[in-house]
Amino acid sequence: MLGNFDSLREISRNARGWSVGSLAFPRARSWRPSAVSSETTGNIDSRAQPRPQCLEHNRDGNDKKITRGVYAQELEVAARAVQLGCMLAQRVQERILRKEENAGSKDDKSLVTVADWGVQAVVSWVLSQAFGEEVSIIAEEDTKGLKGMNGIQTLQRVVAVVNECLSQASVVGLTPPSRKLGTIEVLRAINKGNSEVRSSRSWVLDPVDGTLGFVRGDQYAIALGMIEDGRVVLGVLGCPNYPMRPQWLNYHQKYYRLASKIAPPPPGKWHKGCVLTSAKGAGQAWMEPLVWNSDGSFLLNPPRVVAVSPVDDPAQATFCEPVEKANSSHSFTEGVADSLGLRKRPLRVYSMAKYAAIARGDAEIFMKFARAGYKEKIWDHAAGVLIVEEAGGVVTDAGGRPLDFSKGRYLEGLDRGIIVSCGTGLHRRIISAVDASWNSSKL
Ligand SMILES: Nc1ncnc2c1ncn2[C@@H]1O[C@H](COP(=O)(O)OS(=O)(=O)O)[C@@H](OP(=O)(O)O)[C@H]1O
Ligand SMILES: [Mg+2]
Ligand SMILES: [Mg+2]
Ligand SMILES: [Mg+2]
Repeated sequence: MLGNFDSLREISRNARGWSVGSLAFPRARSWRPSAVSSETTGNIDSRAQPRPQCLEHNRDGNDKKITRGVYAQELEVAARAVQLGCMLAQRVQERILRKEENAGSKDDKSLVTVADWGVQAVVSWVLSQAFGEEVSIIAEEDTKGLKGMNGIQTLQRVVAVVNECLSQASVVGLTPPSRKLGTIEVLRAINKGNSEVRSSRSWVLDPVDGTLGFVRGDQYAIALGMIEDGRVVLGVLGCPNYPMRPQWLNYHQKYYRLASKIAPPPPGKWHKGCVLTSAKGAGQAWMEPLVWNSDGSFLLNPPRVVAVSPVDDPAQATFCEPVEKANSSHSFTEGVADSLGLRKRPLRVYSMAKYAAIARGDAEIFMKFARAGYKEKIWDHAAGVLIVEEAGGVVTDAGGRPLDFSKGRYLEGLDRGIIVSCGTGLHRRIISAVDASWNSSKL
């Protein structure tokens, strides 16, 4: 048995919907499958797939379909929390691009924005409503940057965007709070992300992964995983800018700028954005395309099964990696790619959208080799690893061992770097190529 609902409050249903803890899920509006045609869905199974019984939920309005299967309610809550986060982040990104909002930097000089704090507050609030105040969340952000004279102004903008977003919670099937959250409540929600690591169950959140891509109007992700007894058992990956056509991943923000000048995407048509979900043991991963409205909200579409690419010939494989050399050695991976026989140019993409690309079958390989001494954080990988594995892919360190999510905030004991691929045959070849290149590298 992979999990149970002991820690969940009673799930109650009534004529208006159902609830988990104090979080009410109204009867969902019906799906609008016509918004995504089979030609626009990229490399996915174009037939809308029913979720297996353990993941069935009330989106068709049929309460009888709710089952107490493994992680069903957790996945439902997590998906809605991430969807709400996508809405908040996308609004902030548009404000940044219009220069109405800007990014700040943390003590370690990395970027942080109103969206990083806002998404953390919203997701934390939703999880606490569903699973109680005692819920354990390990998340990237803290509230240090929201103190002092400068911080107070930023905090006001965070509180405003959180309330703006929560007031529209019904878009993702959640009941909005009865009144606006106050500053203290927002700070408390953000700080909940600094929970002590628990051995039993913790949520792991990267509210905005790829903040650099985010402020540049490019790819970013909202990543929520759940760890139980040291293993990732649930993953939700929101990629609000993931393009309908995978080749557009290459365009970075230029595509969006160009596209918005030439022809705005028709309303009600899918052109970008998806949320990927899966749970341990499901043997499948799903993608829900987001269809954006002009007011910054979106329509959700039925989940569709995604699967990794069947390609195992390196000459045919697409390899992706971080955009910034500082985050992963491009020269090292170039050597690996060479000895492996990869022919295509690397696809450099910000954020965990790289995991999404592998899970969707849009790329075959993702490698990250950070500089010596850098410790990878669990929130940068948890959701992506689970989704790729359930979609049929493989994720290990360069020694071929699974990533260890049992040791707290960092991936302790990581051997050199992270390798993600679409299958075991290709994976073995990559590991051999890494070994061959390692001794001559300067990492
Ligand atoms: N020096 C160094 N080495 C390796 N990794 C680092 C480093 N510094 C930061 N980070 C983490 O990288 C996360 C962003 O990864 P990306 O794949 O988006 O990188 S890139 O911007 O495309 O280069 C980024 O996540 P976010 O902070 O959520 O954006 C960091 O957790
Ligand atoms: Mg960061
Ligand atoms: Mg990150
Ligand atoms: Mg982040």
